[in-house]
Amino acid sequence: MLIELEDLTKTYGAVTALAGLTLSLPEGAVGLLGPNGAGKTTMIRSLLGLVRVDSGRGRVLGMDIAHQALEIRQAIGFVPEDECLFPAVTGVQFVGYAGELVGMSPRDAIRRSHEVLDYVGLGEARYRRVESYSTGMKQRLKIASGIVHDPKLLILDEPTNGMDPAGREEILALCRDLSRSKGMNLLVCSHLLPDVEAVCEYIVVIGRGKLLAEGRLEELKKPHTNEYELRVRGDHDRFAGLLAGRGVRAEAVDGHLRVALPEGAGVATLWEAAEEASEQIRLLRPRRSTLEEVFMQAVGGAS
Ligand SMILES: Nc1ncnc2c1ncn2[C@@H]1O[C@H](COP(=O)(O)OP(=O)(O)OP(=O)(O)O)[C@@H](O)[C@H]1O
Repeated sequence: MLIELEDLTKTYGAVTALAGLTLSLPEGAVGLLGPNGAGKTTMIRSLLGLVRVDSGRGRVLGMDIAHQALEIRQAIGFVPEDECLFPAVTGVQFVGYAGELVGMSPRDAIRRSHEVLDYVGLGEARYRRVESYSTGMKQRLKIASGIVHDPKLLILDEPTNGMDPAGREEILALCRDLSRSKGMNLLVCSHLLPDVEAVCEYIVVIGRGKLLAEGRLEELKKPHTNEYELRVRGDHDRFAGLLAGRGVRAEAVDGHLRVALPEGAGVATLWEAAEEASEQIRLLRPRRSTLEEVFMQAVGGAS
């Protein structure tokens, strides 16, 4: 198991940030979701040994969060949301310092700094001062710092915040490569559900300091009875009109039609409508919940 938490509780005065959080996350790329104030940051900080929990137990990569905080920090990389860069150093120095902070010798840290800067695509900017980097470059620099010691687990807090679409796609591609090609475990905390979906195969949703839902993304996205996704060769609006005549609700969503058959009807209704309209069905599959629906259902169930 990547992370196991049992009845973890943390209060800040009158505020309960973690309220008996129990979960068990497998290795791989895990998305950590939850509304504002759910306790995500507190959970991450307790994994890193940066906050002392009031009660409960936790293990990260088999190590005890109460007694092995230092070992855990050496085995984990952390990419925080805030900028956390100090000026007047070059990229290669910055990543080198990060390596020394987790116990690497200065010589090894600099050697690895060059390697990881090449890997994240900052090879040419390595001797530039970090304050001159763009937002996307700063984000890649933070990732380079987080992986300088080749951690078994990389925790990323809102990794695409404030980025333009191209920069965001680059960061997501980097995360996917770390997970799929390098075999690094990831815990990705993000409010952007499409980003989580682009990287993670396992999801955990927390709210008010408690577990609300967890599971493999494909299993959480359940098929809806009698609802399908459909694409035709011709005009979707025209076909939706035809379906409406047969009592089938259809709405255009992301380049396809989302259809809901009336009680008792089968997919034959769709094929008949297509034949009548001399239309070709190019795609027909059961509709599954989106991650947004999974999230809203989990969060809604808590209130
Ligand atoms: N140092 C602190 N002192 C007092 N209250 C805190 C502190 N840190 C967090 N809290 C409170 O604990 C609760 C959980 O906060 P936390 O930051 O862990 O949630 P989060 O899920 O990360 O939220 P967000 O998505 O808004 O970052 C919130 O009510 C927050 O106000």
